[in-house]
Amino acid sequence: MAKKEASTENGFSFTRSASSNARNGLARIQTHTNTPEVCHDDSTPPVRAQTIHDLHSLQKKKSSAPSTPITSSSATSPFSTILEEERQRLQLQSISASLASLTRETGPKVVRGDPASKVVTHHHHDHHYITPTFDASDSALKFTHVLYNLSPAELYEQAIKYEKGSFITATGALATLSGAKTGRSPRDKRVVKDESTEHDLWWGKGSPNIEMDEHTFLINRERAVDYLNSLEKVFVNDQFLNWDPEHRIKVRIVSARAYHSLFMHNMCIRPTPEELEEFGTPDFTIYNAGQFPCNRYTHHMTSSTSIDINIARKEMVILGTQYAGEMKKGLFSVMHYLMPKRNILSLHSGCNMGKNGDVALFFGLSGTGKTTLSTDHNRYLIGDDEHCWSENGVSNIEGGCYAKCVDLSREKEPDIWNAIKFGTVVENVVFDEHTREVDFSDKSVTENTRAAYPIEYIPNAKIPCVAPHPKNVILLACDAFGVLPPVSKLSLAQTMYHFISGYTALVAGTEDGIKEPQATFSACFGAAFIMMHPTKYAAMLAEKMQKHGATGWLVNTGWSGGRYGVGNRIKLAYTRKIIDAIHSGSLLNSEYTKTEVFGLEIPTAIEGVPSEILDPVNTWADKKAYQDTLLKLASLFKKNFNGFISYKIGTDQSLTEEILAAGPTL
Ligand SMILES: Nc1ncnc2c1ncn2[C@@H]1O[C@H](COP(=O)(O)OP(=O)(O)O)[C@@H](O)[C@H]1O
Ligand SMILES: C=C(OP(=O)(O)O)C(=O)O
Ligand SMILES: [Ca+2]
Ligand SMILES: [Mn+2]
Repeated sequence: MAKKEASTENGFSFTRSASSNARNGLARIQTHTNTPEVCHDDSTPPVRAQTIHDLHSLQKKKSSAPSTPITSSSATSPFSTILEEERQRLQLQSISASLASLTRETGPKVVRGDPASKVVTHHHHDHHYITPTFDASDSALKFTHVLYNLSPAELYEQAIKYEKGSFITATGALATLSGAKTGRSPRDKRVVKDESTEHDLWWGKGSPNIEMDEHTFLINRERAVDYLNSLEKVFVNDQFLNWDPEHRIKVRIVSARAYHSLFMHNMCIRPTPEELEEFGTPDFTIYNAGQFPCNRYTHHMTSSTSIDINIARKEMVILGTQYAGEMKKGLFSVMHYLMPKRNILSLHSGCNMGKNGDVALFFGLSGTGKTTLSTDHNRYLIGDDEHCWSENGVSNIEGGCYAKCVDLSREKEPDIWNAIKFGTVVENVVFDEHTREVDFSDKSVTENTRAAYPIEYIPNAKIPCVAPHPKNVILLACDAFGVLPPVSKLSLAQTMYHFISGYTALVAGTEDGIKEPQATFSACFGAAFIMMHPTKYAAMLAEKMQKHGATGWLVNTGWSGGRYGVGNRIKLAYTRKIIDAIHSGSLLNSEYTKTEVFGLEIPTAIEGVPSEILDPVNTWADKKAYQDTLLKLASLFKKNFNGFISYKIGTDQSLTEEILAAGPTL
């Protein structure tokens, strides 16, 4: 075979002969030989680097992005350089102030960038760090390196390099472990009781606010800050909460793990570079020292875990749990204080909007379907978990979603499935050690496996995440007793009754310690997060629903055909059809009958749903067992509501009486 020129377009010429063709071995590469003295590859211009170090420094382009080490500046004129330097100095000063120990004169020396990176210098002529005034302690001599608002890619690198249990999954998500705690610890959530919170907040039986005093808070704060400052580096996220620009809150999260930083990057609203430049002082700061326990000798500490909120100081301290959901839900608690103070209702609900602008809220406790049902391919997603309802309409508090992954299927929940890609944090999932394919059915680490992703990973998310006033208010309950109908239309009084009751049968996992399903009542579908008395939120909801003419619905996403262990969970496909009928308005005007005991209005037919399941009695083989279970659940409702009968809801006494009468009758 004659020599043949295979390709010249890139400067190479391949010469193939019979003895060296693709089959028998590698083609011999012949370079042009116009300069016979030196034999070099001149096919592309030579690299503009003299050394390997030069070469590596060429790889990264300087940018003005927040994560870039301080030595780079996008400024072009000397004047703007000074402004930029001044801004960066103020920013470091603010971070140093956040990290200040209260028993020392000043905050730690902080410097931006990874200590392992060459770009960071500690020379005195480098004015990009903050020097504290003299303090005779070793901790004052060291630098705290601040990794400030890193990008997901940078956080991946940090996690994989430094945090055991961090891996890239087959679809590009970051798999992490949250450590010993794989769910929230509501019994370890404490709130400082001072002159103002003593009157404002809900304390005592049923309240999620376990009291602590200011002094103990400061002890825990000091413990967290000293721990964080003892580290070589900390992560700092400056972000926002609430898409309503009028009521946006600036939050700072100081943490020790890239996992925590990426989680909050996804879950809070991400500032633009311009917004970050003007960030200034945060409205609220989290100190997450989750790897470090609290000291059991400290007053009030009943375990090695404590999540402490101090409203007056605008701070939260996390010790002894690395479960990232504590940060998200801790901030939600804070919003449950801040927003009602501004006459805005904070809601533990998902929210979506139809093409015609009809808005639905999805209330429900953990695992009842807020995330699953608000993520709907035919509707715009506003948010999956935390919202505000103000005079302006609804706004999402967060910038991301936190979906349960247990038994996640591509067919049933395609949007969530597809959101698990680069940038997403998947917690406590099990994957194939070689292919890194996640097995969502594997509960070896925990039932409560989770994915945290930015909201724009859902294709039909509406950005900005705000919507008009809701038309439908859907209360989700996962009824393990299997006696609540798949859907009921509620009167306003019934809506309030069920909102205050906040019933579900907790499915194992999200709250640490709960292993078996059990009936749970959680006021406002979020007693773990509300800060004031439930009647405060209930009155606001009633007022808003009345004013905007919203209809209430009770949807059971739990059992049918018998209680847990006997029947089965209602098919998600059926629940989706029910929700579709609510959204379209067709269910509002369909034919209804009234159930006994709970007095719920149930439809006789819904398109796409077998009619016989609409009344649960039909699905139970054992009718006596059905009746007994129904009465048992009703008595649990009554017993729970006894705690509220002496309260007035809003200013309207007749509404209070109607609400009391809207519960089950035995
Ligand atoms: N009929 C149903 N309706 C809603 N969710 C269902 C249903 N059947 C099973 N599920 C599952 O229940 C879980 C609901 O969890 P999720 O939507 O994350 O709840 P929340 O956001 O309220 O905590 C998901 O894992 C979902 O796949
Ligand atoms: C993060 C949580 O939210 P949810 O389970 O409601 O999605 C939680 O309850 O810990
Ligand atoms: Ca929840
Ligand atoms: Mn959810």
